[in-house]
Amino acid sequence: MMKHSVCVLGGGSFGTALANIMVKNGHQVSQWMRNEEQVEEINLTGLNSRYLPDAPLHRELLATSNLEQAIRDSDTVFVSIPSKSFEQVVQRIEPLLTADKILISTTKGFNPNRFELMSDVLRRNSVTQKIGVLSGPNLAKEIAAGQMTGTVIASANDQVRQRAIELLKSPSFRVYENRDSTGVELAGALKNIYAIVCGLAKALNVGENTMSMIMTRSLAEMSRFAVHFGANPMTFLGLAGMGDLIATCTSPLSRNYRVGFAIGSGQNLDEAIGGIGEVAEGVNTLKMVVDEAKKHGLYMPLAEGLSKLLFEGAKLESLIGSMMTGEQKWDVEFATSEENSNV
Ligand SMILES: NC(=O)C1=CN([C@@H]2O[C@H](COP(=O)(O)OP(=O)(O)OC[C@H]3O[C@@H](n4cnc5c(N)ncnc54)[C@H](O)[C@@H]3O)[C@@H](O)[C@H]2O)C=CC1
Ligand SMILES: O=C(CO)COP(=O)(O)O
Repeated sequence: MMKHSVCVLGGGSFGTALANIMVKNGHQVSQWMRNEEQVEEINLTGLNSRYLPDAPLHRELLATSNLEQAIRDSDTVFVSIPSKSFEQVVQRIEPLLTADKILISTTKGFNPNRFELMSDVLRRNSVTQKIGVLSGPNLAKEIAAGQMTGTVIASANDQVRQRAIELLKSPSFRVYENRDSTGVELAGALKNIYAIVCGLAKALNVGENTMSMIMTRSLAEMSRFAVHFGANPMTFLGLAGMGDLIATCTSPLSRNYRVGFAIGSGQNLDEAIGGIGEVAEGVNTLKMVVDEAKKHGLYMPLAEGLSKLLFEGAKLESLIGSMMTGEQKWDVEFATSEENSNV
């Protein structure tokens, strides 16, 4: 197997979990982060105590704050920076990129400045067009603990997909391919909205029938939105769609789920976000998606209900009302040819 030089941008939980898998697989990995103390801690103690306190890291993982060197020395760059700062960091590396480098986004969100996916930000800001996205049921703490799971590498470029497999495939981490980059990336971003809804529902102690209906209607809503923007509906049956939706909508390890749970337990949005202390992408995603859905006339009752609750001071009943009193039509219209269906 060829040994690659990889750079992971971002010192958070997911960047660290992925970097650790790749070092264990025998690749040379540097993880770039801005915080010098964190760099020192990882290099001296093999621990990223703020983000993955229970996961000892491989001793050959090199943390660094030298962005220039990390990019120059690598053939593959993973961008694991929250969507809010993603473009800013990509613009910093732009002069260092060459056409042969592979760029992979692991970020599940939208550019907050305009309706745009992370892969679009990469495409707009780099000479290389070898771009991919990674998404799936990938709670970082479980991965770091060696629990088995799978992910999806999506790209139209064969070399990008093969590279991700070579780097990441391991006995506890399976890497599946998909050419539908739009679908995979939208799935990863959109499910965060519904993880908030599910956390909220759980705090309210709803029954399992109710949870199942919320998750299934969430999948329908996500798919309807994504298909409108060119995604393949079948992608939503895979790991990046249903797989990630189940993981994040049921696990207290999900930050988005925890935001919803905190709100359902009586906190306001600021308190809920403050209590997490890590990124919960679903809040920004919700704003972007509800605006876009309105512009395009897309029916998104759960997202609209959550948006009214979080940003307009609506009562919880309005979210429940959105789900229970909307027009009922076809079950899976986004994937079938049922026409004129709204629901
Ligand atoms: N944590 C998880 O389980 C998973 C996270 N993701 C996605 O990965 C992305 C990153 O998430 P996490 O690693 O979990 O985030 P995190 O909240 O654990 O850490 C974010 C990291 O980004 C760094 N950062 C933020 N702004 C920066 C800037 N301007 N310059 C340099 N560094 C900056 C922070 O210092 C921190 O090290 C998110 O979009 C998330 O949706 C995807 C799959 C799983
Ligand atoms: O995307 C994730 C797991 O696949 C992580 O979800 P959170 O960002 O809600 O923690």
